[in-house]
Amino acid sequence: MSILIENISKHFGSFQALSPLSLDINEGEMIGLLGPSGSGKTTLLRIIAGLEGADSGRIQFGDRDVTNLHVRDRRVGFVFQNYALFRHMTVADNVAFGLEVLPKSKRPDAATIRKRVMHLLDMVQLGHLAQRFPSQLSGGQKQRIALARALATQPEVLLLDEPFGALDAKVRKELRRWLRGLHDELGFTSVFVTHDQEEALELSDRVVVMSNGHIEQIDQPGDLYASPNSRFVFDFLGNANVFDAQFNNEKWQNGVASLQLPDEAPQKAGQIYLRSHEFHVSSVATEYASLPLKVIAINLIGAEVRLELDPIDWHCDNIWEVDLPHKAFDKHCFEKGQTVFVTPKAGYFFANGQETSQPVYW
Ligand SMILES: Nc1ncnc2c1ncn2[C@@H]1O[C@H](COP(=O)(O)OP(=O)(O)OP(=O)(O)O)[C@@H](O)[C@H]1O
Repeated sequence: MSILIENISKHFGSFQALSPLSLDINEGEMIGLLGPSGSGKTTLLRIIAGLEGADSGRIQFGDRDVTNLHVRDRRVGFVFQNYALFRHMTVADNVAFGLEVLPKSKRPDAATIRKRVMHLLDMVQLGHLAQRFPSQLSGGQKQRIALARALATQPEVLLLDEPFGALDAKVRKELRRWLRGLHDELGFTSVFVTHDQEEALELSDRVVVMSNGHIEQIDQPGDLYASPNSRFVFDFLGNANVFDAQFNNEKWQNGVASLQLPDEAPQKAGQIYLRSHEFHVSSVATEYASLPLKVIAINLIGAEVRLELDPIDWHCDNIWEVDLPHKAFDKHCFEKGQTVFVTPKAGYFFANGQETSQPVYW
């Protein structure tokens, strides 16, 4: 089922939670709504669901205008972060709930309901827990039951609000993969809310990045990462180190730090956004870059080593973070307190006063 969102806006009192925004979701697509807290993700999801009314605009499911349709008539499935299972009901009864409360004319008979519930439980690989109560399940199991319950009425649209937010990292990852598999197998259209960029990039066909009640960018994960169209998106998607550059003597400079302009780079002042893994680090400056920094922390994070670096005699609002493979780190044996020089490999240049960027390579 495709979803068309046209000029939807929403105020809470005098506060504008959503500026008029539009979004066209294809049938069978999985869309991630990504943004910081308060950016309007949940409000948009609730408006799509019919749990919240919009001030203006129109929503269409396929060729059905659902703008003024009650939530129960929109035929959507929901999954919330906190499971929302009924504590006094068994797992099987929880999954059956949506079918049991259908009007008599639409309700399948008891045997069909039982069969469908068992099928759903098998699909979420929890058939053996049908007679348990929610309190006897782990967080991950509860969330799979919540998904089975949402799918019981065979919705064509599934809406998920931070579905894995309360789970630990490993279970989160497993459930993500499993949700994506289910989505592809059953072919419904999904919209999910997350503030976790890794989750959005891994799960979504397209990511909608939101800030302050409007859409910053809509793109496939790879394109979003490769071509962020604003400082906000760049920052939100990947630990940006920002070099605030004056253009002096054919170089980009800030205090004692300087960077050679790569070919075709604009000869202007601006900000260069650099991702944490796109650097060489050494104990001496190179012919392209002289960016002295002091190592203030060394953190092992899985496959990489993260250096936290403080600029020496040049200005930056934030500490820089540079990620190195263990091999590169071991070669140099950097130590806390040491001065190092970083040389960027690639970055994005935003000229002062401009919101569009240009990639630069050294
Ligand atoms: N019922 C409400 N009454 C008043 N203000 C509200 C209401 N619901 C949401 N808001 C405000 O609207 C803005 C957007 O909220 P929303 O929950 O959509 O953000 P979000 O991006 O989902 O944030 P989070 O990631 O923290 O859940 C916030 O500033 C919030 O305080």
